[in-house]
Amino acid sequence: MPAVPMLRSWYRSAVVPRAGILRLLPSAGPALVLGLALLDVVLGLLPVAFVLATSVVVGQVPAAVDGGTGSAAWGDLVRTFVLAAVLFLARQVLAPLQTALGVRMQRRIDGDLRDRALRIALRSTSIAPMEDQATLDALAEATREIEADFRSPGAAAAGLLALIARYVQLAGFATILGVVVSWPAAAAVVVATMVFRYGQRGGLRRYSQVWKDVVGFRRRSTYLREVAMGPDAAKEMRVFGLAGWFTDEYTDATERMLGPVAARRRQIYLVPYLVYTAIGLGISAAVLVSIARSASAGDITLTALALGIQSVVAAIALGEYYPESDVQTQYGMQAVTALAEFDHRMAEAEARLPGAGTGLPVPAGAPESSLRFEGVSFAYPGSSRLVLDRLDLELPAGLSTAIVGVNGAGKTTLVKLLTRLHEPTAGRLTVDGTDLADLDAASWRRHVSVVFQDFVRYELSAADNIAVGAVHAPRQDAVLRRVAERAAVADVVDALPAGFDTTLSRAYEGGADLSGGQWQRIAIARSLYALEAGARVLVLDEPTSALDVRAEAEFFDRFVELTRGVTSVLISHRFSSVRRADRIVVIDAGRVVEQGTHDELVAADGHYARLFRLQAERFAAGLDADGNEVDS
Ligand SMILES: Nc1ncnc2c1ncn2[C@@H]1O[C@H](COP(=O)(O)OP(=O)(O)OP(=O)(O)O)[C@@H](O)[C@H]1O
Repeated sequence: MPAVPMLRSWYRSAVVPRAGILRLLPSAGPALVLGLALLDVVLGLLPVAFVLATSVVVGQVPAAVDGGTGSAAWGDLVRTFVLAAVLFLARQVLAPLQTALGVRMQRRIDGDLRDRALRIALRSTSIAPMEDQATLDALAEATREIEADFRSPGAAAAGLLALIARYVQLAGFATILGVVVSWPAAAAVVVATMVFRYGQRGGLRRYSQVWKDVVGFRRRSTYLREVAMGPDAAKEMRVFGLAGWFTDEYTDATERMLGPVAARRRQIYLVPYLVYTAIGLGISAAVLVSIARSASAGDITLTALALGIQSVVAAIALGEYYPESDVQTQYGMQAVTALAEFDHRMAEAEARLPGAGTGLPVPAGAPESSLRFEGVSFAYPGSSRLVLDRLDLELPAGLSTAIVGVNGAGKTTLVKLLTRLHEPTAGRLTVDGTDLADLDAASWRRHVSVVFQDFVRYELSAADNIAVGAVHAPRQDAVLRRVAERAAVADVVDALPAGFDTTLSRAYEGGADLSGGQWQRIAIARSLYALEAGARVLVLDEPTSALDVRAEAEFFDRFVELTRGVTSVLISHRFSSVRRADRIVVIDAGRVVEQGTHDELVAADGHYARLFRLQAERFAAGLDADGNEVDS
């Protein structure tokens, strides 16, 4: 590689990330940083002082032997020996302190970074950035290392400071060599040490890249292991007899990951290691030979000889791998770079969102007249296929509108736009005539209460699972009970070991799990709780898919009654379930194809009437809308 690009690449991969680590230091607090840096200076000086003291001991031995015990020379020897012992002990005592302060620094810095990663992840009003694989990869890489106790950015910061101790030592030994042997010899030893170091760190840097190249197999291997051993797939693993198949796939993915890593490891470490070792050993041997020559010619004292030999050996040893710093800094730097990349991608994705940055407050009573989709088109990020195609739709205020359509028609996508998790590619949504993009996203979301198809089953108490519908409102137990009763789940909750305080997960002591249908009722109670706290729009996206057709129809009937006066949207692909809604809208291939009341649509004898009849016939034949058998 030519010199300039090589320098640029080295600057990007070695200097910029180190600067990133250094910028983390202030979050550890100035006292800790200063204290640890000073301690590292002392820890660097102690081995140098020890070598000095032991060399003086060697030089004092002949005179002490001549003088015998009790002589002044003997006294000098003992004093220097004691000093050397004290220096040795001081290092033994201070090294654990360095580790302890490093751990404290790591905790503070990593805590700060965890908060930062969370803030960045939750910053966007849209979920679009979180659906981009490269953004998710950057987040995964950053958080993996931040959570890794041993090679996190915090550990890297402590590791970078620990280099002070190493380089103070190197400077000390070089100075000794310069004074007692010669400055060219000192320079040669420093060069040999740095060549060793370059080989070490360069190898580690390249090796850490190898893991990036096999990230696909690593992800698959981790996924297969977690699915095979986790509780979510435990039933299917056994019923479908998947254990053998999963084991084979896991072994295959793991081998495809580790195979190239092992091969590249040999390539990266072996040849350069031999070359750098040969250079280092050649230089240090030359310096040692020159010291030995000077000694045999009588040009240097015994102390100087001992100093020279010890300094060369100790300095060259500093070219090796540093366990307190090297791996930590390498992976910590990667995490910091990945976090910066994640931040950058999120910022870019946000900048692409139309309407981001404006934030009119939502009027308390909105919508007074209607919510409208006006010529809305939408394609998911990274795709050019229009899921919604110039869709016009009016949701009248205070009425229930059912949206029906076959699988994949675009119903859930409508909800994502209504809740501003995505922004339209073209067209706009309006609330009483105001562009939704001009309204503050957070306050709009407090206005809308949604039960998603894939609502979250929080491993929290039953009460918390309902109250997450409106965490901004003060908790009212009476309201919790009321909404649970309306959602027909109060009896189920009362029968749990600790009633509303029971954790809804078997993973906790005293916890309990619910059936799919019971969970859906909890989610519906959650949305009713949000209505009680002031939400004006209610969206239920297939809230009853775990119920049978009859129970679903009953639910919708009751729900339409319970939410009279609320602007509500009920989504289903079961045409027979939503007949009581004030209005029914049929969408197909991203467009509204029919709308009206149930009676109007049946009379029109179009799409709705056809599918309604088809599903009714299936139901009569003992099949549900999806063709599954139902209890009659
Ligand atoms: N995150 C996504 N990225 C890319 N395409 C998506 C994404 N989510 C949905 N789609 C696509 O958009 C289309 C509409 O999906 P949507 O979930 O809105 O349908 P739906 O009417 O709610 O279907 P269902 O009744 O099965 O829930 C589908 O073709 C789907 O593959």
